[in-house]
Amino acid sequence: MSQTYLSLTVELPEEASEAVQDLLHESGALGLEVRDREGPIMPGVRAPNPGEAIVIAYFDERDTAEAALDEVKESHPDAKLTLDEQPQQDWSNEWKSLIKSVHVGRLWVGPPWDKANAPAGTVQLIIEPKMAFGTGDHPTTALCLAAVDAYMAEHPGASVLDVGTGTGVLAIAAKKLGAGRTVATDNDPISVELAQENQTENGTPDIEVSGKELTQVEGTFDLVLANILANTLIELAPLIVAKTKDRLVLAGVLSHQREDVEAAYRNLGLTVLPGATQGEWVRIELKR
Ligand SMILES: C[S@@+](CC[C@H](N)C(=O)[O-])C[C@H]1O[C@@H](n2cnc3c(N)ncnc32)[C@H](O)[C@@H]1O
Repeated sequence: MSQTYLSLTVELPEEASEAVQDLLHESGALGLEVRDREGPIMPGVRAPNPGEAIVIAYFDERDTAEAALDEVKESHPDAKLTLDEQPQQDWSNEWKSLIKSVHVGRLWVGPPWDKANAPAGTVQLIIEPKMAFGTGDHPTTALCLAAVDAYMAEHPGASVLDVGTGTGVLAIAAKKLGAGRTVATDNDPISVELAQENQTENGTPDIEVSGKELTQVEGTFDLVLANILANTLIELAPLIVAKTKDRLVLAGVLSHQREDVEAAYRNLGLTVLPGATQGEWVRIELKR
């Protein structure tokens, strides 16, 4: 990839905009950005003057950009033209800086490229952000990770069911903290595939990861985790309660939804324990 790219900005009367766009396409522009009254202007960018349009053409070769500039100058002598050279952004890597690793209790969860920053002595999970939810940095995941850490500290060897496993992060965390039988399910096939990849990457191959419905999962579990949305938690309440032997941790619930979710599980005989909150998200903990 070239280290720089060129942008040719053309300011001109709106009625000449289309002809200039055609010309720039033909002269080798890799892409065009058009700012006129037809489309909304993105916040933070300069808008055209009334009756004018701004057409920005992008090039990766200076010669091509300069030839295009000459052509526009010749055919539209009144247009205002600016040629700039900009450093190329590596967008394929830029997003990586947005992914945050998290440190919750004994657990550290982060992407592969941040592994060197994992604090010594932590139980480390490497989760590469792909098409499944659960890299650790969402408040709902972090709330659940804290509950997994606390429960596993008191109940080594506990069996764990993770409903809506996404990347598998909660099941993998539980397993790494000493869980016994661990089952993870998700109704999204891509998540199931990625959770399976992640369990291998993290050295926890014996988690039973599948797309099974809860009615197909055998047995009951000391700890059941379900970080799904409130309406799904209410819908699945009878099935989730049937799988819970001791403790149930629910997340994906906003503060104003807490009462409805708690009521659905209380009505099925569970006792509500103190939960936790992070921003607008709550974690609900229940006991059989
Ligand atoms: C918010 S993500 C949680 C991922 C991960 N457990 C975490 O805590 O970060 C919710 C997951 O639940 C899955 N899901 C949604 N509805 C479901 C259902 N009815 N049964 C099973 N999984 C479901 C979604 O596909 C998604 O992967």
